[in-house]
Amino acid sequence: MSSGILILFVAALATIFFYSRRHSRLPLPPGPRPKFFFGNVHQLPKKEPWRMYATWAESYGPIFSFRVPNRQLIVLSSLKAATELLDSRATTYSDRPRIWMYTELAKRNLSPFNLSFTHPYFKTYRTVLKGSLSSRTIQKYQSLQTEQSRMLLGDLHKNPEHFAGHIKRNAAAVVLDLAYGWKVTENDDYLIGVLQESMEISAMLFQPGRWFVEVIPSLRFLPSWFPGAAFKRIAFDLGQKLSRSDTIPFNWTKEQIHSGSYTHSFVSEHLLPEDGSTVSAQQEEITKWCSQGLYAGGVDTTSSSLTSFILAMLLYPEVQRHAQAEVDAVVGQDQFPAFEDRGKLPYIGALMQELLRWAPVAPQGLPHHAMKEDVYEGYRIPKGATIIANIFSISRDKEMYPNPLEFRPERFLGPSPQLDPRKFIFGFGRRACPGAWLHFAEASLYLNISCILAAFTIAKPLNARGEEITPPMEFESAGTLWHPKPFKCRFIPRNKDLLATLSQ
Ligand code: HEM
Repeated sequence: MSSGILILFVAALATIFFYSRRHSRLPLPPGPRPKFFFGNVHQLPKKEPWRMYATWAESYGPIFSFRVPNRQLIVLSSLKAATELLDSRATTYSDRPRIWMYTELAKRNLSPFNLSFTHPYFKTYRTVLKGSLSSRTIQKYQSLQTEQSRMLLGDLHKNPEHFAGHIKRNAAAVVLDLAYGWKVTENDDYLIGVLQESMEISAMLFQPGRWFVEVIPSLRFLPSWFPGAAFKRIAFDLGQKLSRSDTIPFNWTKEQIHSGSYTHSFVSEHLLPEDGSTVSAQQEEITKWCSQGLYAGGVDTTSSSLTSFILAMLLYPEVQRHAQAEVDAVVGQDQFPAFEDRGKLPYIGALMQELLRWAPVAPQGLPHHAMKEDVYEGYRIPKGATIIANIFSISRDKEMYPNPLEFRPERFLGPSPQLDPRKFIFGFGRRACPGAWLHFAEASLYLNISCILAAFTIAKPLNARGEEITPPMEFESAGTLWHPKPFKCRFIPRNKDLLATLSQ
């Protein structure tokens, strides 16, 4: 080796050493003082952790860190930090952290939410999911959405006190039809039952602090019969139950296809390609998991937003009047709004933006995972850290949204509208929600919101003396999602003739 090459080699080694030392000397982002071994577990609430993160952000700034056993967490509380890291450096931050109970022991590693960024299926999933929810494809599902929206209006009319259940059923029925061609005809639908059970099991497997294997991952190598390894048997059993949620609806659609009597759906489209080509076992597996992702991602999110809409209309009657006046002026009072009217209803558009901001469905999104060490604003972000974008804090940023707790669609109208919340509400980087933007979720929300406003005035409930009472603006968490606490309201028909058309 010539001396020149040797010098270059030594210089390169010295540079690598210098930078690695420099990086490791950099501090972690500031944060609450951790306790030995348990870190900050004692400070974390069981519910709505995003509120605690927002409080910590006030003390420690838009990027802070804390620790739980075996996990370093970094929380990004400003749009700038979230986009600069998760969007601009997406190749570093688009993996998901491993949840040992769920991902490995219950064998859910192929679920679209948890699939590793480095898995060979990853790109195909994104393409398949995005393609199935693009604005062009979504048009195919408009008649289905319209049919289900009419059914929802009828249910609200006949049985208004169960409005939250009707909304949930509407969201589930649309997604089951879209994904599998399955028609929901009864309230206690079989498939909805199977899939809801799987959502509850998943929440149990994800529950922070419940499973010791998350603290000491090497415990997963214990044989299942070993004393103290009951968690492995539990994970196995729950994994088996969970797999029912992928296989039962998927196999049902396959049987329908084989029998020759099927309706068009996401699954049928992928199992019967237009060019007549044969579908490989791998493509079939991808279709199965993606269809499960549609249900898991699409039901509780859209139903939570629509329930928040009802609450917002109760709390802000002047917004409701304004929106109804727009619908009446543009559509008239003798018909329901349709998809074609959407562009002519700017106030409804602004109301939807405000709804997504005011009641963010996934206030802390889903966690991302740092695939290598990184440096940001002078702080070290260690390889393996879990990164949380606190969408809740961003949606309440007073600089971007003055009086953030007020529901004011006007923010998004006029010559200088405030920032469109769709820039962050659907998450970041290569993990951003594939149902995002003006497509499926928004199309469903638009149709239901505008039709409910045309059909009813949503009014506050009455007390025993017949006086209106105002429900509090209270939300609760269900895993990573957020929805209003149960509340009462009245649906007062605005136009009996219009409602009569529902039963024709
Ligand atoms: C109001 C409606 C919705 C909101 C606010 C929402 C929000 C989100 C957020 C914040 C994420 C995590 C993004 C990240 O990790 O940075 C996500 C992921 C996801 N969403 Fe949605 N979502 C909505 C509706 C839907 C719908 C309708 C579907 C499908 C029918 C869907 C399917 C998914 C899937 C499959 C993922 C996982 C993507 C991945 O990990 O690669 N979502 N969503």
